[in-house]
Amino acid sequence: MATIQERFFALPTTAISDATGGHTNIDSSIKPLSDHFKVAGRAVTVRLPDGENGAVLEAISKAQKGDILVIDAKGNKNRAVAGDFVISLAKGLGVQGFVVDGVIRDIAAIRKLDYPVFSLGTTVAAGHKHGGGVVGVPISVGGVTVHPGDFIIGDIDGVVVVQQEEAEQIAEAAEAKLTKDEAREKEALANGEESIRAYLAKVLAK
Ligand SMILES: O=C([O-])CC(=O)C(=O)O
Ligand SMILES: [Mg+2]
Repeated sequence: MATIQERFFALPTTAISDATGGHTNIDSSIKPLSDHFKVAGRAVTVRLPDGENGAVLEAISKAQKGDILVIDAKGNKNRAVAGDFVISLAKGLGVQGFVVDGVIRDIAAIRKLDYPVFSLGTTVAAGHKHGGGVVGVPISVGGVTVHPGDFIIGDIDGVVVVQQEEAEQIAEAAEAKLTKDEAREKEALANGEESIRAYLAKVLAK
């Protein structure tokens, strides 16, 4: 029997968005650093003061293997929340990925690490380390509220959030939608132009 995390990992974010109604999709300005990245896991949340990144280390130390660090950097694009060193620490402890409402740096090295990061982009400057920041509180990332323990699913299409209380129901609805979409595709594309026309005629007759 697959765990809920394995079920979310097997689903495209688009099917999950269809199941949630799209209300908890993180803003599309937060994009994967590489096209092939796929993550599904529980959120460890971090809220940073503007331009700071010290609390990211605390979050890494508190995360369980497979967790995803979700970082509210208030959309700051001038100071990186992490570079390749911080990412290496997270990777070494089994943290699955980062979702950042802010930017990162040391991109060439992070690409070599092949570590899934979703962010607003990149910059050259490191974050300040004056202190402050909170780990494990509800945060806002890309216009969506994320609670600690919520499921985060990300791929090339974007990042979606599923509240943990709704996880089972959303996984089931997304699986059903995927099955339905696959059947639709099979029917429409079974036999070239003939099946495409038959499919369109059926839909347009409704
Ligand atoms: O030190 C920092 O704040 C960011 C950085 O460059 C790294 O993690 O490699
Ligand atoms: Mg660095």
